[in-house]
Amino acid sequence: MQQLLLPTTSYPSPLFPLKSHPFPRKQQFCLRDGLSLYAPPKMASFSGFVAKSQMQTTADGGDANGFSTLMEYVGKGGLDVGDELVVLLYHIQYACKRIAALVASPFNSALGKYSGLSAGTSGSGGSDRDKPKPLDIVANEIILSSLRNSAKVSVMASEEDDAPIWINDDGPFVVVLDPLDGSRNIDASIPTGTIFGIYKRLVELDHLPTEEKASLNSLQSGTRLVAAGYVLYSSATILCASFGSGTHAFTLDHSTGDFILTHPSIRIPPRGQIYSVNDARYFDWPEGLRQYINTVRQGKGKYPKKYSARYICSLVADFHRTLLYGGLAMNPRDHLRLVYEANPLSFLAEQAGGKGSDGKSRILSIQPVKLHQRLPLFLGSLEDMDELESYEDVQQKVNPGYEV
Ligand SMILES: O=P(O)(O)OC[C@H]1O[C@](O)(COP(=O)(O)O)[C@@H](O)[C@@H]1O
Repeated sequence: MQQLLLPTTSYPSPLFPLKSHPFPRKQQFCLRDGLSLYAPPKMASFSGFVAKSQMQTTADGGDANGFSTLMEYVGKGGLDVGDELVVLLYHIQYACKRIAALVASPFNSALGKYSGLSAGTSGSGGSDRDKPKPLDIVANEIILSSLRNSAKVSVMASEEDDAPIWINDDGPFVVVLDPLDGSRNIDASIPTGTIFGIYKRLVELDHLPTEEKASLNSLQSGTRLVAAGYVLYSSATILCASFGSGTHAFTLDHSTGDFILTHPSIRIPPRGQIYSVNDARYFDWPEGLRQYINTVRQGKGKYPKKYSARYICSLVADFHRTLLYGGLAMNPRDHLRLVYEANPLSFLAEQAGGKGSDGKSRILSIQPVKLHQRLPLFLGSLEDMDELESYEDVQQKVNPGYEV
């Protein structure tokens, strides 16, 4: 039987030698085709509850307490997303647990100083503000090494790299990602996140030169996403994902290292009472957006409630709240990236009954033409999004490149 070992990569910085696995070593479990991974140890994860691996499985993959781990949920007893995707997810969630430990590390403020890592050039060729920080670079390396170890990825396109990286000719998947969104917030311990999208490799492009096929595979339309997700690094570490049948969130149980299903089949309420936007930009907004915000904050919109403002300025955190509470999360200027941010989050929004738009068109239907393409992004509750779009003029054209 072929056996997959746990990823063995270590942080590129000598500050973070990975002497031992940060989470308990896992027991082995088998996938349908004889591949194997390491399954969670059969132990109570917290008082009063046990993960599904300890439980009698019911026909629908549930258990008496309703708890299951991410790996169980996507495996053949649950959603059954396919063995190859299960293996890839295993490696992605492992990388994200390492990033969760990294962002919480007492040493990360010294990372640039002692590791030789300095802020690099922006993959998107943008302003100083967009240049990757040492933590962005380390997070990118952690994910790249996990994707390599998975042997399931042909190409990785990251917001932090100028060009996509070809990994493995036979890898069935293409992964697009923003390894650490909101990293400017880390010094103040404000939540950050990883965003990822997974496509199938376009086998019809296999004959092309590497650079060309890497780029074309990464520029697939969002309608072709096989799966997408984010990991929120906050008071809890949450992995939220969709495989095309609903949006589901899993919370990291630090005692076992497992992501436990805590929010199955999330539905964004059709209306929320929260709008999330950087409204210091009010005077650069177009008339339609100003009118919309002025209307809902006074409770004069179609939903006769006075809306509240919430803006963390960390996309994953603002989106996660919107997914759970409803309302809108937006960035009306050309700032967020179609490939790495807008497409994966729109996929999750739609799978939860919400909407992702650039203010005029459905995000998932926009064909990317450039890897680092930026656009206005509006995400949220169906009825709130429809009302916002009815104001038509909501895309901010003035984009001076703000310093903070
Ligand atoms: O300055 P703005 O327009 O409020 O943008 C804030 C947004 O930019 C981000 O920080 C992403 O930008 P970066 O990819 O440059 O880090 C999001 O997390 C946040 O939602």
